[in-house]
Amino acid sequence: MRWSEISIHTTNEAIEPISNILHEAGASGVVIEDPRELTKERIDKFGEIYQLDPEDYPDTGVLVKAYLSVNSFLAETVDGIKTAVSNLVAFDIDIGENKVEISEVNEEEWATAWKKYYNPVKISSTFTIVPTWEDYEPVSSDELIIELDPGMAFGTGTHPTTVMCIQALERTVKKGDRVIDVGTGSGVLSIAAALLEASHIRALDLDDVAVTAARQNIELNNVAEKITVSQGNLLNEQTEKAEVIVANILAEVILLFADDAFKLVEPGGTFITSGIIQAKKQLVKDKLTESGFSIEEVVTMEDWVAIIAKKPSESLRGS
Ligand SMILES: C[S@@+](CC[C@H](N)C(=O)[O-])C[C@H]1O[C@@H](n2cnc3c(N)ncnc32)[C@H](O)[C@@H]1O
Repeated sequence: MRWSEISIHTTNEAIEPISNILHEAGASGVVIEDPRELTKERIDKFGEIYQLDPEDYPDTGVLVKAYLSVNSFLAETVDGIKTAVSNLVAFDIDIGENKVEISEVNEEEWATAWKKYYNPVKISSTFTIVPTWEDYEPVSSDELIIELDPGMAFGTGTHPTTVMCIQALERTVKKGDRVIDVGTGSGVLSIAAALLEASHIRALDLDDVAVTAARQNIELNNVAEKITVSQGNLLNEQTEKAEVIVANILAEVILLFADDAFKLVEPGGTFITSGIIQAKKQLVKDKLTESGFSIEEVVTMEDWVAIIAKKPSESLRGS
């Protein structure tokens, strides 16, 4: 089936009635592109990462977009939508510019675009992430496979911040290490650590949806005996030490528990952090240094940063 995208440049006030008109015209799915999304405070309680492209948003007003199947009635359907939207003025609704644009959408893009993130992805020299519903034959004998079904939890394992954390774990985790994964999400970093032969991993997340998803993915990858998943706020209430702590959380959240991470990481151990945008890099580096870590490596992928910090072997600040 071919699809057409109808995009209506309008006002906030008109979103609701225009969405109704589009639904009644048989649209499948309505998308609102509101430029206020770009400046909204995004540090929500779960610290999920959002990446929005300003190119997708108008300077003023909002875009209401919907998808209509291309059939012989499309022209009439579009005319009907245009008339119904213009008639909203009679109900005292400000419809703004009311600029209507139609463009053809390639079916791949519309119906299956999301799937491209769910193909097997080789994310490092060792690791390939494979969605649970894909059949995948390892290409080489030393390849490590993480099977993942993120469900509602962050993420598919292919976000730049996750990739940088996995690559850092690959360089850091030694056989027998203990690891703490703060903000485990889908459990992907804990699974990676288990496959790298860590002896025990403590996976923590504030969000119970993430805790459930992590448990399922950990079972699926047959590493449950090595990983304890629990609901928890950062490192509060944690007392067991680890050679490696990894946290892919927002910069502001890392600042909150850098001191706790320093206490729980063994001398000579490593704190891997990501979820940091370029603008917050220095802030996190300064905080890690103030907590007693030395910055070992700063890695960048797209607009994101990961910082790998070490606790000195002979820490003067005590352990
Ligand atoms: C960006 S996701 C990272 C998920 C996964 N570790 C990865 O690398 O793909 C951040 C995760 O941190 C969790 N989180 C946010 N604030 C937290 C807190 N205060 N304590 C524990 N987990 C938290 C969120 O629920 C979310 O699952």
